[in-house]
Amino acid sequence: MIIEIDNVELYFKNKAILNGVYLKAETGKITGILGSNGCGKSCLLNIAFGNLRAKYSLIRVDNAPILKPLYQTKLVSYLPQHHFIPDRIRLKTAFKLFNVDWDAFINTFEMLTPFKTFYFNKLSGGERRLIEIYLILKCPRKIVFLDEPFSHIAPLYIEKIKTLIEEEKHKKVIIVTDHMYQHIISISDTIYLLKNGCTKRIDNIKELEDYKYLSISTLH
Ligand SMILES: Nc1ncnc2c1ncn2[C@@H]1O[C@H](COP(=O)(O)OP(=O)(O)OP(=O)(O)O)[C@@H](O)[C@H]1O
Repeated sequence: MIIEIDNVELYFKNKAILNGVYLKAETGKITGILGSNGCGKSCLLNIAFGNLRAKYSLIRVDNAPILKPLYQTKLVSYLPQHHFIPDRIRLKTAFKLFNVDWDAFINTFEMLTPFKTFYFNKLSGGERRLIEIYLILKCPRKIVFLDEPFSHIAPLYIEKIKTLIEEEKHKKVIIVTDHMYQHIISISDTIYLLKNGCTKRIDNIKELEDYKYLSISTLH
């Protein structure tokens, strides 16, 4: 499967946020988006998901234009930056709703075993985030958008999440953005830098310094 996000123009009042975006992502490859604070990464994912309307935008899946919000097609799952599972849902219920296997989860994250019947508001922020990431990644959708999956997560768990993303990419289109650029660089097959409202495909990571996303000599 291939998804293309094309020709996006987004304004808030008269301020242009996005004005020249093209991004292509496909099954088997992880697509990373990098960019500084406020450059429009979350807006772009929201536009692609279908819950933010841009002045113009064109979403194609396997060359066919998607004329309704992508979330209505049941093709996509989306991890927003904020917690999205309500406080008063038990973990086991959430796994059922997302059609995700609890036992497989526990195999990877054994330490969360006791929480099966807990409500979400009994978890720490990081535990809650971890479960949200897992559900979005593992639920049976062909396209996955991940907005900052590594923030607030402990290093060992980040490594586990990276492994899961790399496993899932063989059957899913995965688009991921995060400020932890080393992790994005290490897992991505394709990287786009979002700057001045436009996407630039990065073929050599040194360009991240040339475009002043990173300061000179950050990458050795
Ligand atoms: N509803 C809104 N009304 C007005 N401006 C908005 C709105 N939502 C976002 N913006 C502005 O659009 C710009 C892009 O926001 P966005 O959240 O997409 O940035 P981002 O690249 O995800 O940033 P960060 O990495 O800091 O999360 C920001 O300048 C933000 O202030």
